[in-house]
Amino acid sequence: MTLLRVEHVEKYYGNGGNLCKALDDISFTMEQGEFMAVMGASGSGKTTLLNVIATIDTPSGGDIYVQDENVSTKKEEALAAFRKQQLGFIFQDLNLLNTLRIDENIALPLTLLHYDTKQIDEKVLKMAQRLGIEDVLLKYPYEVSGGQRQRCACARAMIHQPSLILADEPTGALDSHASYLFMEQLLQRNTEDHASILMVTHDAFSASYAKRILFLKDGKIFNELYRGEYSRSSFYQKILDVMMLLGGDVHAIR
Ligand SMILES: Nc1ncnc2c1ncn2[C@@H]1O[C@H](COP(=O)(O)OP(=O)(O)OP(=O)(O)O)[C@@H](O)[C@H]1O
Repeated sequence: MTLLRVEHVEKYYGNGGNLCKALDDISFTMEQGEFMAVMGASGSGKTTLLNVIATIDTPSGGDIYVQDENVSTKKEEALAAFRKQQLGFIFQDLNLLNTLRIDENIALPLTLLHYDTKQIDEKVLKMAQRLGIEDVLLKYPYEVSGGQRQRCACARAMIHQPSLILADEPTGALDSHASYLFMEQLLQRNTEDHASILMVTHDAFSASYAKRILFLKDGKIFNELYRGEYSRSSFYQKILDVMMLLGGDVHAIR
């Protein structure tokens, strides 16, 4: 079943001689349960694409459908409800609230959706156990490791079982071991819970966990790579090959 349809999406910044086409006629679809990555050099439009899908930013043209609903035409109130119910977010800087404990941070989407306290406690504990952070639930974000914070952000993005999880450079601030652990967790959520994930990354290692990769160049889709029957390490090599073709950013590969 198709979860996401992006149709001829454009995003311009500025005007006249200063016009920047951040997204230039982007179209693709994503199936329910897919794990997709978006790659491309700095400035190629990755975050802009994620932001227009997240309805944080509005496209200059084109349409975006999530489960056959056109989110590009929704009014602000409907958009807020859509974001709350249907989307989960993981950002590089995580956006954890330092004034809330880890359990309260994870519970936020459920609190916003008015779940009762007992349900929230049960769901938070279950999710924390699956991600191996049950021992730090009563600590504050600044009292736990970077990897534990990342897993907290992952738990918060998934706790309300959103239709689509959007991740922007989720391993950007992690060392290679923590990145590995985090990507294994994300993959498990995809394979075991059938979470649909769209992840922006510079990192070929993280991208090799996806089943399909869109490469952007100057706001357009430059290439698309499917993992198919490849092992993760062969897929990783393929990704490096496309990155070489794209030019730039190769230094960013671990
Ligand atoms: N608010 C804005 N105002 C003007 N131009 C913008 C704005 N946001 C992004 N851009 C421009 O749009 C283009 C795409 O930016 P975007 O942040 O989507 O790239 P990116 O691929 O995510 O880059 P990076 O990997 O460096 O985060 C860039 O040329 C950028 O300078």
